[in-house]
Formats: sequence, structure tokens, C-alpha cells
Amino acid sequence: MHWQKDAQCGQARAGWLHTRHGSVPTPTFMPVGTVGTVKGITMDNVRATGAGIVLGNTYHLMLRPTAERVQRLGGLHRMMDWPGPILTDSGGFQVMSLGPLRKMDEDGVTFRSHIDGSSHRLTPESSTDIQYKLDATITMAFDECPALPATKDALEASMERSMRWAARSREAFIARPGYGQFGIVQGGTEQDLRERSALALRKIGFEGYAIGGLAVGEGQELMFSTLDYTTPMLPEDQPRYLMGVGTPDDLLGAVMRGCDMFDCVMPSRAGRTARAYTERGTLNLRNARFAEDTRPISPEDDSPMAGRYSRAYLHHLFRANEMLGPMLLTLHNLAYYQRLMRQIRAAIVAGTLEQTAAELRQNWAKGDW
Ligand SMILES: Nc1nc2cc3nc(NCCc4ccc(CCO)cc4)[nH]c3cc2c(=O)[nH]1
Repeated sequence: MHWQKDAQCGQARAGWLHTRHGSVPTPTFMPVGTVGTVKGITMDNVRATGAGIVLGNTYHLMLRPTAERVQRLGGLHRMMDWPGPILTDSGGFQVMSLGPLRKMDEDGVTFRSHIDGSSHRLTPESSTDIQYKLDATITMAFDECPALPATKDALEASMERSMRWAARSREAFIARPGYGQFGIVQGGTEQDLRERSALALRKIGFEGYAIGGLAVGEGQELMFSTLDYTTPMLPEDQPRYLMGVGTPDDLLGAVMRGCDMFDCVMPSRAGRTARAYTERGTLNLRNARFAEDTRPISPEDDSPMAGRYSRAYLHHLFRANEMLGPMLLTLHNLAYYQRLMRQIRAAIVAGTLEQTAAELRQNWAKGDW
């Protein structure tokens, strides 16, 4: 796969990601489809929100239904009826944050399944092979995401291991036209470690570069300051993917610091807990004040449900614990994230990103309309 840059505005870039499964405009937000589904909505509806590329997880899919079964079912695209590109995370982060009882050594990680306690192992080679069996359009290198806070020595040792694992992941990767593999920059919030990591990955050579080790509780200020010096270390002509990010304000700030791709569970997880994302900040639709509010959730909603359901109806559905509540609000939130990315991209192309950023931040601060 390859990425072309169309426009630049400050550090922000607007471009196109061309892959075996279609082309996607960047900056782009990837809905999270952890176990082969964006929870509660069909992939037709995911497409209708404007999403171009979705994320899957090696950790979850290797446990259930297993990569071998997905392969026998024709790969993730066919199984989940999603013809567009799929990026799969490599499993390291999920093992560290999900799998109970795990043991890490130089070769890889041994862990117990959070589903049935069975023992499993992930190495750079096995993670890369699993992602091949899933037919992932974009494969992530197998890395270790250290928990923060961590000592500089611990961060250094972890980053150096991740770089050795990146080389092994690249070695195991089967190159095919339209497919790609991303290296993941580590090093915590230490500039010299980030520099060494970026240079090590560029020496190996990947189709794109992710910035890992962030969105782990360091806070927005430290995340942004880390981006300020990390994105310029990465190749100008290749995509940059900030893993696990984030809120609308995070996305805006990270695009302005040179990031092109994002994924986060927030909009979909919030959709299941009655939290609506809008141009004016978030709303808790379980709140009694919405019981007879006949207005739509967002004034500028362009999702498949635009203008058809009131806040009062969503309030009722969540109070009644009806399935349709999370389904409709997940759609709404993902459509808002896609609308936001389109607005930001248009501003980069028009050269008005500073102005647009100020307007977006003003509206988020305004609160409900
Ligand atoms: N391979 C790899 N994958 C990652 C995934 C990540 N995801 C995050 N952050 C997600 C944090 C996150 C978790 C939950 C919620 C919902 C809260 O309501 C929001 C954000 N940071 C991450 C870092 C890495 C990383 O270095 N390497």
C-alpha cells in the first residue's frame, strides 16, 4: 500500500491511503471492530457513517474464533462483510492490558485467555502469521507497550526489545501489492528514546509508522509534547498512526502535530453507555432533562439516523435498556467522528486549519444548544 500527500497546513497533512481493499482519505478515524464486529451495528451502517477503514485485534481473534477458522471462512473481510481496508493490532498491548497472568521473555509473551483461561503464546513471528491468516490489509509489528509511569531504564529496555521484535516482525511479514506493515515507535515520553526508536524502525523500513506507548494515562499535554518532537522524526511521505486516540479534541491536536490515522473505542463504547458526542461536547442521554427534548441529538447530524430520532426517544430507549439505544447512538457517535475528520481535512486543504480549530474548540466548550 502507499500514501499520497495532497495538502499540508502547518504540520497537518491531507492525503490518500491506497490499499488492496480500496483508498481512504486521511486524516482518518478507524472504528474499532475488535472481534470482527463494530459492536451493535452492521458494516453497511459503518460505511454509511463515512468510515473507510476499520480496526481488528489479533489478541481477541486468535482466542475466538482463532485465526485458522477466520482463514477457513475466507478471511476477515469476507467473514464480516467489510470490503474496505482492515488494520489489525498485533496483540502486545491487549495482552498487557487484558490477559490475566502473562509472562514476557525475549522471545515473546505467554498468557492465559481472558475467555477460558487456556494458555497461549504470542511472538513477533506468530503475531505476524496470525495477521496474515486474518488477511489484514495493514499488519502491525509486535511490540511491547510499557505501562506509565516507568523509569527511564525500564522504558529504554522495553523500547530496545520492541525494536528487536520489530525486525523479527518485518522478517516474518509476507509482502504483497496493496498490503503493508507498520512499525510502532516506542520510548515513552523520553525524547532521546523516541529518536532512537524512530531511527531503528526507519532502518528496517515499513509502509507506515505508528506512535505507540501513548494514550496510556499520560494526559493530553504530555501526549502532545511527545508528538511535537516524534512526528518530525518520521518520513514525510508515509502515514503516521497514533494508536488508541482519542477524544475529538485529542484528534484535532494530533492532526495538527502531523498524525494521519487514529483508532479509539470511545465513540462506540460511549454509544453503549448513553453518552452522545456532538459539536457542542458530550451529552448523557440518560439524564432526565432529555425526557421530552424533541430535538435531534446534534444539529448537524448527517448519520443514517439523522433527523429521525429525538433525544427523548434515545432517553427512553436507554432508560428501558432497549437494544436499539446503543445501536442508534453508536451510529450517531461514529458519524460525528467521521464528520469531524472530514471538516478537519477540508480545512487542511483550504489552508484554514487554525481558524477551524478555534471554531471547533469554541463549540465544544459551548455545551448543549
Ligand atoms: N500494538 C500497540 N497497540 C497499542 C494500542 C493502544 N491503545 C492505547 N490507548 C487506548 C486507551 C483507551 C482505552 C479505553 C478507552 C475507553 C475509555 O472509556 C479509551 C482509550 N494506547 C495504545 C498503545 C499501543 C501500543 O503501544 N502498541
